Amino acid sequence: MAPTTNDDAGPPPPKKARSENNSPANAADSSTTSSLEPSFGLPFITLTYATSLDSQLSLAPGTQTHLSGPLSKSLTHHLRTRHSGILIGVSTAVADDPGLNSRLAGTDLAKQPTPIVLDPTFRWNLRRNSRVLQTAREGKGKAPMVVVGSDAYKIGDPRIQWVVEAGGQVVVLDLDADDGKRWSWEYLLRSLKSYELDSIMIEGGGEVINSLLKEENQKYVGAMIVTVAPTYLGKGGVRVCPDRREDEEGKVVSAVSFSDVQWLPLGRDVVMAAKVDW
Ligand SMILES: NC(=O)c1ccc[n+]([C@@H]2O[C@H](COP(=O)([O-])OP(=O)(O)OC[C@H]3O[C@@H](n4cnc5c(N)ncnc54)[C@H](OP(=O)(O)O)[C@@H]3O)[C@@H](O)[C@H]2O)c1
Ligand SMILES: Nc1nc(=O)c(N)c(NC[C@H](O)[C@H](O)[C@H](O)COP(=O)(O)O)[nH]1
Repeated sequence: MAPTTNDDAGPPPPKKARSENNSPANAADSSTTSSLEPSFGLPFITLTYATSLDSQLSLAPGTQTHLSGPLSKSLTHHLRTRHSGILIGVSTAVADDPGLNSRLAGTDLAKQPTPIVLDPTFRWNLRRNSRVLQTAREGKGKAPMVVVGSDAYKIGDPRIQWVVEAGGQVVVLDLDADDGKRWSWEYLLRSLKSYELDSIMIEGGGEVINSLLKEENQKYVGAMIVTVAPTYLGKGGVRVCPDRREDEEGKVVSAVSFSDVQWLPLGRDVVMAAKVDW
């Protein structure tokens, strides 16, 4: 049976046993009202995505693949109400035209996350009726924050007007002096914290996830929540596969290790919640 599509996020996911404040279970546990605590003055980061058994996010770059079943999707939409921001890379925005809101029934606008799109060259083919703008205009979600490099911000660009009209903003951040193409996660997260985004759910895509799973960036990830769908997408998809890691003696070791690991079967899928042991 092919992966399902279902736009309504359905009923809230089942409640879980209470656990300590910033544990992964807390990220998914609706009974706690406390927000996910920023640390080191940076937003609390939940890295979350849906994967196939061959660790792929979609069948092909530039295309959207619905992997999550209804129950795990409702967990994702619940998680969206638990974070002040939701972040994706521009390739996901282009491929998926996402709404980036929680479509759990009865979700107040105050509980909606602010969509954040990393778009250093402002190449997002944003249109006035892109879903994220439409959703904001209908009051069903917050308007996006598009993060661009200083060279990409052109006065008179109609996309800036559409974002601002919908209540969003285009934020200019200087790109890393060295490669002029990427922001470091330290700089990005510190900048986003200055916009009072205390907890951010990072949903992907592949480049964003693989860069956060680099040895030097794992410290920024507070919790990981991964939905595993019972399917192999086959070669050629967008893969999550972090860089190889060696210990001090040069011996190859696991690229990413976890603690506080919990598995939750949800319909045909299983969801892993865990802390990264960096
Ligand atoms: N299954 C899931 O849960 C899931 C979740 C999300 C996405 N997806 C799928 O994943 C695919 C997209 O993944 P992808 O790897 O192609 O792209 P991506 O990670 O969504 O976006 C990558 C782009 O974002 C910008 N970017 C990322 N990190 C940056 C940084 N630190 N500083 C500056 N810019 C940064 C760069 O834009 P420039 O190229 O302009 O420099 C980069 O090329 C789509 O098929 C989507 O459907 C699946
Ligand atoms: N949990 C999850 N299961 C999936 O099967 C899938 N393809 C995504 N993908 C995440 C990505 O960030 C998408 O862009 C948004 O899921 C689309 O966002 P909307 O639902 O339109 O709000 N996420």
